[in-house]
Amino acid sequence: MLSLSSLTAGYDGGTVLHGLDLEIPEGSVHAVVGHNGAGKTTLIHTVSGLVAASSGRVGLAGADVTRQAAHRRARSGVGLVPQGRRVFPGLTVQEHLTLAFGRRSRRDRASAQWTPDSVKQLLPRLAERAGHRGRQLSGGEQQMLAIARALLGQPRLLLMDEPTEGLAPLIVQDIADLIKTLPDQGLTILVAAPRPAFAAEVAERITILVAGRAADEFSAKELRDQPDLAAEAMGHATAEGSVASGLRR
Ligand SMILES: Nc1ncnc2c1ncn2[C@@H]1O[C@H](COP(=O)(O)OP(=O)(O)OP(=O)(O)O)[C@@H](O)[C@H]1O
Repeated sequence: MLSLSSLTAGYDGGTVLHGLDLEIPEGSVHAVVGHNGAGKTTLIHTVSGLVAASSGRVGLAGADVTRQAAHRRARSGVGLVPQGRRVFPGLTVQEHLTLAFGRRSRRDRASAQWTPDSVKQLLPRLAERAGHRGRQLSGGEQQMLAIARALLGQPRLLLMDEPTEGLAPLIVQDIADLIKTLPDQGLTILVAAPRPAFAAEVAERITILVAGRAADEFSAKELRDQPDLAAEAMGHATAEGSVASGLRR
């Protein structure tokens, strides 16, 4: 579904992603784990089209979308749950959902998998809070609203940037449980997470990002059986100041 090859991207200040390769099969969850500043958000934004790739390729369901603008990628099925949730403080939950759904054409809406009603079924807490304004919601409720809003764009690939940031452990578990159900709804997911344990719970495969390079990739089972692997990959690669391939083997 998503295929990145030799992807390089950054800002005026310098290159952040250095020749990243990544394959995410349809219907799977892939996590990218890394310290602050490792380049997780830059990766997510380069896939969504918000940051331009300076070289390399972004492939989506077989099509080369590297030069496609963000709004066109969104229309082709790339959804983004941004870091920090970006909920409007003065709008109610229902207004957020109606607005997000209303951005689709009438024809799209008629055949939509996700509607304001179906996202409220998936996330009953939002149904209970439908009349509450963004500013009245807890962090977990805001996160659920951010996910619901992205689903209303009818994505095939959902990009989630640190969806558990600042949330209490019980809510983190709710978000993990939710993410695990999404592949059954036809979604492929790329999730950025600072914590390897969370990544190993929600994802089949986990890439360790260090200074914009894929330092290593593990299966969830490898990380669950040997939790130190991720910390080693993150720590060693940092200490060496570059990618250490084959660190764990
Ligand atoms: N808009 C920008 N302009 C210039 N540099 C940026 C911009 N956004 C991020 N950077 C730089 O790119 C590097 C990677 O940042 P990025 O936000 O991608 O990392 P991250 O892994 O998502 O970190 P965090 O966990 O703190 O969100 C950092 O050095 C950061 O300062």
